[in-house]
Amino acid sequence: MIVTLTLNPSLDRTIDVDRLVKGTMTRARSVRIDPGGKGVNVSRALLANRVPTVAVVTSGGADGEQLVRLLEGDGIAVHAVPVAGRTRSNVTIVEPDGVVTKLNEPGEPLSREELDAVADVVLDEAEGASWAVTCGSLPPGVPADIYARLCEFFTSAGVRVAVDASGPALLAAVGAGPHLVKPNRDELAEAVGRPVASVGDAVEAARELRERGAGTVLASLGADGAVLVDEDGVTIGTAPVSEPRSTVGAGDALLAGFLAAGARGAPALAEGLAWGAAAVRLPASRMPRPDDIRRDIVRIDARPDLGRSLIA
Ligand SMILES: Nc1ncnc2c1ncn2[C@@H]1O[C@H](COP(=O)(O)OP(=O)(O)OP(=O)(O)O)[C@@H](O)[C@H]1O
Ligand SMILES: O=P(O)(O)OC[C@@]1(O)O[C@H](CO)[C@@H](O)[C@@H]1O
Repeated sequence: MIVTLTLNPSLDRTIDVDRLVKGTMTRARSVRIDPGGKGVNVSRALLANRVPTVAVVTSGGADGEQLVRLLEGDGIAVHAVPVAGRTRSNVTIVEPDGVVTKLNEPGEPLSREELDAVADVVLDEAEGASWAVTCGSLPPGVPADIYARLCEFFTSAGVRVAVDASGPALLAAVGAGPHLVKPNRDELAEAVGRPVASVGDAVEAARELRERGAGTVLASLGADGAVLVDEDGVTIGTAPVSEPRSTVGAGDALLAGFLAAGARGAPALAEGLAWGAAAVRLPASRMPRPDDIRRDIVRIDARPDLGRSLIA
């Protein structure tokens, strides 16, 4: 069982337009609404591949109710903690050439009591779980060390912890010794305070996060694939997609596939890459099902070129 926590979930609205011109009125061609937030997507991907999971989310207002209805409609076991603030809506605008513009709301503050209630629920749900996955941005006012504190609780309960966060929340979590962190290229660069312009830069930055406390670093590099640095060493792979449709949620699919495959070494990296590439071939933040996943496109580089520049 893999438990996910999304403190700042969203209703993801994906709007297709012919062309987006800043400062003008644009008529949408179609709108699609998905339950969203990084932990929510990890649970959606796991369930789509028959891996048992529970999604713990906050839920506020009509949009929070809709989020829970959508998740339950998909058959996801969801434990929603009611909160006073409205659940946010994040908007993705997609143009026919595949260019994606994303606008994420900050979310509404959580009170101290609400945060304590969420912590109680997720610690309870995680009892006996193989992984607790804490993901995404924090609502305003939530202390940046929340993932670090949860990590200490989960670890002392014998539950492995994966963190997908950015900025101060990622830095604090790394110091708490999580089993796994999944930064993307920008998050990795921010965490180490220097640019990540090549595969070698990504490897060095991932090593640094391990030195600071993370057990395994799975660094996602968009179209350049991913770098895994764990106790066994460095593994690098790619899974090219010739016509990407939507990259939204690809990092969540990568993480879900990696965990589903045992979270260790080249086999898990290859599975994560296959799930990430499958997500990129699907519209909006649709998570891949078994039929969408092609393992034959994955390449694990036996002799990686560390000098390879990353796509700008
Ligand atoms: N254009 C692409 N072509 C092929 N694979 C891609 C592409 N973009 C993303 N991927 C796959 O998805 C994984 C995650 O992508 P990325 O590094 O952009 O994650 P992310 O920023 O965390 O994404 P998100 O926050 O939207 O879930 C990559 O490691 C790769 O496997
Ligand atoms: O604002 P955050 O929490 O950083 O990211 C939220 C989000 O962009 O992440 C998911 C894709 O990874 C989407 O479902 C959701 O809208």
